[in-house]
Amino acid sequence: MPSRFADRTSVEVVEEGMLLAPKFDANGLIPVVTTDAATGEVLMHAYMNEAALLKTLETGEAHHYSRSRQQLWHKGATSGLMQSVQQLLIDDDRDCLWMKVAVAGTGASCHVGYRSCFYRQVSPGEGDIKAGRPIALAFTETTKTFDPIAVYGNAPNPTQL
Ligand SMILES: N=c1c2ncn([C@@H]3O[C@H](COP(=O)(O)OP(=O)(O)OP(=O)(O)O)[C@@H](O)[C@H]3O)c2ncn1[C@@H]1O[C@H](COP(=O)(O)O)[C@@H](O)[C@H]1O
Ligand SMILES: [Mg+2]
Ligand SMILES: [Zn+2]
Repeated sequence: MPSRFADRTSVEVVEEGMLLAPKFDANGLIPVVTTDAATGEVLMHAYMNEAALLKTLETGEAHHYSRSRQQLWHKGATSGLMQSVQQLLIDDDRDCLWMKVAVAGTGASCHVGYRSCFYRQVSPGEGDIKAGRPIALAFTETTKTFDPIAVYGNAPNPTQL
């Protein structure tokens, strides 16, 4: 099927052109960084394929392609935590999207229950790096905004090990 998007015919067209010409990777995916449109907080990182990008543009709600579930994923379809797209940006070489959203309900985005998927910071103890010791994490969000078992049930957590 021919792509819905413009061709990438020259560096100038890619960097300065006025038509959407995303660069999907070998698996047909483009990475998407999602931030809260109101606060600027980074909420999550996932991928879209062409169908997910078109569905997002069509509906104004965030859709991704889930690699673990291998299917189109309407964020919030199960949890009610839909993301309403306020602005969608593409980077210079057009291989990454930045989606600014308003999140429904509690305003959370993370299926673990936190507001942002980035709820831990890297916090090595003194001397740990040089000594080759394990590198610690520290929580930046102290409480969950919802109970994932209550929301998603006891289905296996899709986090890939
Ligand atoms: N809801 C989420 C969800 N929200 C945010 N994220 C983050 O989105 C990223 C993409 O998740 P995927 O499982 O699609 O990841 P992937 O592309 O398969 O790649 P891997 O991370 O598995 O390598 C991960 O970094 C997650 O931390 C989520 N990942 C998975 N879900 C699951 O999506 C389903 C539907 O949830 P709702 O959309 O909230 O209704 C439920 O089963 C949830 O557990
Ligand atoms: Mg992941
Ligand atoms: Zn998460």
